[in-house]
Amino acid sequence: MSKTVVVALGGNAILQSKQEGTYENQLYNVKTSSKFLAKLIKEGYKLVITHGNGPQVGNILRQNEEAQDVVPPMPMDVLNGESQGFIGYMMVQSLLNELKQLGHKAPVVNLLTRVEVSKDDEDFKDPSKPIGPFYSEEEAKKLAEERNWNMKEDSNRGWRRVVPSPKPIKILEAQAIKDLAEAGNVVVACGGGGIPVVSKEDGTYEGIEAVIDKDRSGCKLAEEVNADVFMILTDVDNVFINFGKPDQKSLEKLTITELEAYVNAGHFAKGSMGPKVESALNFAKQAKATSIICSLEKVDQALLGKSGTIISDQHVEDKNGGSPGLSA
Ligand SMILES: Nc1ncnc2c1ncn2[C@@H]1O[C@H](COP(=O)(O)OP(=O)(O)O)[C@@H](O)[C@H]1O
Ligand SMILES: NC(=O)OP(=O)(O)O
Repeated sequence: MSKTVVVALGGNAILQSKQEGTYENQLYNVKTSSKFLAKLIKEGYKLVITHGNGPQVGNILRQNEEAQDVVPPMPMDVLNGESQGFIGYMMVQSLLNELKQLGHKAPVVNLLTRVEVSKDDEDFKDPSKPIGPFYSEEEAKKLAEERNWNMKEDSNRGWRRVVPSPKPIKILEAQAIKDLAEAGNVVVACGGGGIPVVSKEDGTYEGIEAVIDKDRSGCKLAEEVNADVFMILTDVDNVFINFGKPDQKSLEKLTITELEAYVNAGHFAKGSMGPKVESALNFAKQAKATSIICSLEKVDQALLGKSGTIISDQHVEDKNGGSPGLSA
């Protein structure tokens, strides 16, 4: 039976901080990502893909704010939906084109996905999700004062606007995603962590202004589709301890217990590596399977156990036979 892999692709991989956020630049990056992912599909992996939207949803929010005198601005839940549409469109088209180049046929679909969160989530009081571009400290302080934005430093890369990022509780379109994947579709879902919605007393739902972390939703997605591997693809080859310090050290293969000890020692930043490590740990624990955090370029090497940070519980005989290396 072919292996199911859930892949979470970073929003920063689609819109890189050193580039201008033009359509052409983003499409080029999506095409590059698609080359790596299409190769996995051709090798026989069943892929369910989610993607980030931090840089993009920040830009859409800014567009709405700048144009508010001429076009009524939309709330952030709607903007998340917009980003799922535009990034999903680029991904579906690029993946299908890439598969065609490889002479391989597979249907690829993008599903607009809502994710339930709690209106009482702590992050509404102390927002942690960086969105939009990076600014210098000086610019950030000016923007905070002039526009009343909440600004925070992001992993020594500069300052960014932050918005609430409540934890995902439930993927409302989970059944449709499972059905589509089981029917042989490559599914793109939960983009940007999903459109945040809260349930009301009468059992209906309404949107709420926030941006969910896509690694946390990706973990839920991996559990829902019974994935064999949950892969978080970002722009670093490995997770590091003492990140950014002279004694930083990359983590390669480790157990849940070993990684938990590093979490408790405070090695991973909120808003960047923190949610990735938390999500990778949660999946490895819940599913007794393998989680991998690695760079997009090394995705195939990581599946062979030769790159990335690979988390599994060696003390439990998991469904991969305890081995992180997974052939299709
Ligand atoms: N402990 C760490 N190990 C590795 N990278 C880290 C660590 N802490 C923070 N980072 C930063 O996290 C970044 C990845 O997070 P982020 O940009 O949010 O990812 P993405 O957009 O790919 O989901 C890396 O580029 C790196 O700068
Ligand atoms: N929504 C989200 O987690 O986006 P990034 O991956 O771009 O941070």
